[in-house]
Amino acid sequence: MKIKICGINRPVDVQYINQSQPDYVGFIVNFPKSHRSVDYNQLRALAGRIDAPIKKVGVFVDESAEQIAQILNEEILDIAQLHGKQEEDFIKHLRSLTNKEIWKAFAVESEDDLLQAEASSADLVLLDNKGGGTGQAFDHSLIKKFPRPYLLAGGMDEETIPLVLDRFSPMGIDTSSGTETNKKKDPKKIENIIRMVRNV
Ligand SMILES: O=C(O)c1ccccc1N[C@@H]1O[C@H](COP(=O)(O)O)[C@@H](O)[C@H]1O
Repeated sequence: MKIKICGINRPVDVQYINQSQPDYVGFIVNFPKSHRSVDYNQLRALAGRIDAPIKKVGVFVDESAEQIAQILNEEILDIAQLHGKQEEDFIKHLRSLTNKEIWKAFAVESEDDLLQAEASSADLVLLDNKGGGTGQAFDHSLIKKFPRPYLLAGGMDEETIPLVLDRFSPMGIDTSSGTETNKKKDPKKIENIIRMVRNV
């Protein structure tokens, strides 16, 4: 079971991540509507200090494929997580520009959203609530049987993680709000959630 801690944006968060060693760390790149957004200079400075085994994921909402490919090909990030309205054509175009992994987040509001996720050409899909980074879960009863590996996101915290892992077998958990207190990363919550997921 993998764990991704998303939305770090301060040097002290890098310390928390290197101490706790999740599988993935996420950066909200160039999306100022989010309180977690980092610009490209901050991204380079923070990502450059993450320990090597931890995979660095850039979360992109409305960035161009060229800009995403450039930062991936500079080896600043290992993976692009597309978290906006990017369609299949966008994924294909981005794939023509980089060899790095491409993930796609799907806002799950209906069974049709799950069918789209199932058919996606992305290397990995995330099932999330609408919006992303809201701390709210979607209706998990929609999941039923989902026939490919996925990360479960949206409102994953110390209370909800044991409940969902009792019902579902995602490849991993992706969490942002659940690791924060007053909108700042909280090292105790990060440690607890990583321990919880690894004990499954
Ligand atoms: O975190 C954000 O601010 C964000 C903004 C825009 C798109 C995606 C964003 N975050 C992603 O959403 C998941 C779930 O977040 P949460 O745990 O419900 O707060 C997060 O892990 C990011 O991948």
